Amino acid sequence: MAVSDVINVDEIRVRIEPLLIELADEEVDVFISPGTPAMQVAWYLAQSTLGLSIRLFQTTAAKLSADGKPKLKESVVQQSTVPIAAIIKEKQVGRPAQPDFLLTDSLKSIYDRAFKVAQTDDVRCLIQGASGTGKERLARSLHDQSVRRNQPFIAVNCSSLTDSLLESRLFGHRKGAFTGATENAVGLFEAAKGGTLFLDEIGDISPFMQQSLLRVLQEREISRVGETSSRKVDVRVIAATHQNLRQRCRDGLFRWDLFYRLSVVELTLPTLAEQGVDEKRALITFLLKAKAKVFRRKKPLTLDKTVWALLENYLFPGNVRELENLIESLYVFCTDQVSFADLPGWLTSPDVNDGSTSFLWSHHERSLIVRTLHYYNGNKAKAQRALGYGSINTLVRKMEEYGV
Ligand SMILES: Nc1ncnc2c1ncn2[C@@H]1O[C@H](COP(=O)(O)OP(=O)(O)OP(=O)(O)O)[C@@H](O)[C@H]1O
Repeated sequence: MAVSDVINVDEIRVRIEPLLIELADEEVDVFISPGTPAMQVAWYLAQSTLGLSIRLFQTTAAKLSADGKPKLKESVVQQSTVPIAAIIKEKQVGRPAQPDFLLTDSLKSIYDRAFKVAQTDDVRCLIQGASGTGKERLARSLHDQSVRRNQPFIAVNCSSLTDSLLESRLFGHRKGAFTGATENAVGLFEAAKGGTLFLDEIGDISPFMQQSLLRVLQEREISRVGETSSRKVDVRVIAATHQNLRQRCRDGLFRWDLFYRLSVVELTLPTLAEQGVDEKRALITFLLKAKAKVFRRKKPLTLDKTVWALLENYLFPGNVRELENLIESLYVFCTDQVSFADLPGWLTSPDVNDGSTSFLWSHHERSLIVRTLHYYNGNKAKAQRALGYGSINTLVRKMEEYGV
């Protein structure tokens, strides 16, 4: 294990933790006396945050022991053993406040696991979950809690691009590599240097792209399209999918070797329906408050009993995004109290909740996009924020998809 700076606690920790995670199922004894104080602090921090079965041992100098011989003693980790500066940093850095986000009970354990993964730099993680369950959100939180937090976080939706576009988008290209390549272009792997690249909808990439990606993950280097030489890249890759990727591997549609490269840890987000009524209620209350701020209202909107009942029973196939969009649209059209008559037809008409909702959801999403763009006079950046999409690209992609 090599570190470039022996007093950099963060760096030492990033090196230590993958080793410990690999040994997670075993009891590990660590002898911490040698090394710098920073090295010792890093072990303490790793021990206290990873929650693994690690015992730390130190030696007592011969001159300090009664019989004049050096002694080995177990070092019990208490916060008081760790220098206060390190603890303060740990707290600030470890869990940044996410004021517009509600950690429901079902999400807590997933975010806790993501936090542990974030403390390592080498462990790749695959996020699974239906559309709108918060995959990008989780990936961003993982990035924000990692040592890469001050470097870029770049998200790309792999399903929205053809092979050749995705290839040049990810790896860049050389001028003249293909018709239209009028300049050299840096790809996202290079743009995300030192940071995180979030590959959404990874399950949709073609066998050709699977092969290219596998090579990049193995070699940690890319070649721009049209170049023969390769360049080293230092990027953490987080992949996500709404599909059952194991099943796709079994069906021969996705390479097992790439699957294993991407999914050292799997994090699966629950649908809104799986989160249960109490959590759904908490989320609705939370979003009503959060959006009151966005729409500069003094008080959050209140919902009639009938509206509550309907929202609690509706399945929300578009998950949190659909709920969030619905609440946004209520703010656009209501001033204080929301009654049944204020709800959109797709929600109140009796045949909506019959399971064949994906068409209806897309229909609804399209109309929300149109209305939101209209509300913000065509300003895409504002509409994107109001609609809750992670990036303008998502809005543009959906506009194309729905022919807006
Ligand atoms: N627990 C939560 N509290 C508040 N907002 C949430 C929560 N979970 C998700 N959201 C919001 O829901 C929206 C959708 O989340 P996100 O884009 O991360 O989902 P996704 O699974 O990546 O969606 P897609 O599969 O469609 O790309 C975002 O605006 C996000 O902030």
